[in-house]
Amino acid sequence: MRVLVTGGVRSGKSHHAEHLLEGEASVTYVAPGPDETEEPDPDWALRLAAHRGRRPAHWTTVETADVATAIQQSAGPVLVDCLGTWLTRTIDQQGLWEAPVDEVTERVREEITRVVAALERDHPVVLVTNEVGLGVVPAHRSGRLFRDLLGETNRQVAAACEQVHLVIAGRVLVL
Ligand SMILES: Nc1nc2c(ncn2[C@@H]2O[C@H](COP(=O)(O)OP(=O)(O)OP(=O)(O)O)[C@@H](O)[C@H]2O)c(=O)[nH]1
Repeated sequence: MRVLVTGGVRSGKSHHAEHLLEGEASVTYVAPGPDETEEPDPDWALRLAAHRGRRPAHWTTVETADVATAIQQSAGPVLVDCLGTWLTRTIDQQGLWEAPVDEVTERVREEITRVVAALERDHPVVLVTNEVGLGVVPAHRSGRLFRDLLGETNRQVAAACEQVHLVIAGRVLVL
């Protein structure tokens, strides 16, 4: 079973995603975002601490932007939280924020293809993402690029999943 969980900030999407894997004997939690040494911001450290504190002790955390490889190398169920940070780090690591849009789009599409291919497996995968395209057009190029590419990421990953759940204000809508 593959499930994509989407929603806004603090919508409860991470809680919901974790709940979906409750009861699984071993879960690999893939965190594509920076840890507190890479992102020395007290607010980020608090967020990470809250997440780590509520994860079952028997879950294994893998901190990497290479989500495709992390999924492939995990023997059991996987939770990826989240594709928004994955996208940011993918663009960061390849130094693509200033590259022509066509080039960024092509490189990100290659990475999306790798992630989608990794979803072909026998164990469950739950992926969390963000719904960022419901507001106004961002004023900055980087915001527009992120919004467009995350929309594309979500659509392609959703196409490879059996279920997509939209979380708003803690309520879950199965799409
Ligand atoms: N590097 C790293 N990141 C983590 C770890 N645990 C959680 N995170 C990240 O923390 C972020 C979640 O931050 P939150 O502020 O709770 O997210 P939110 O979107 O505001 O809230 P929800 O809608 O409830 O998910 C995600 O990007 C996770 O990947 C960890 O152990 N290491």
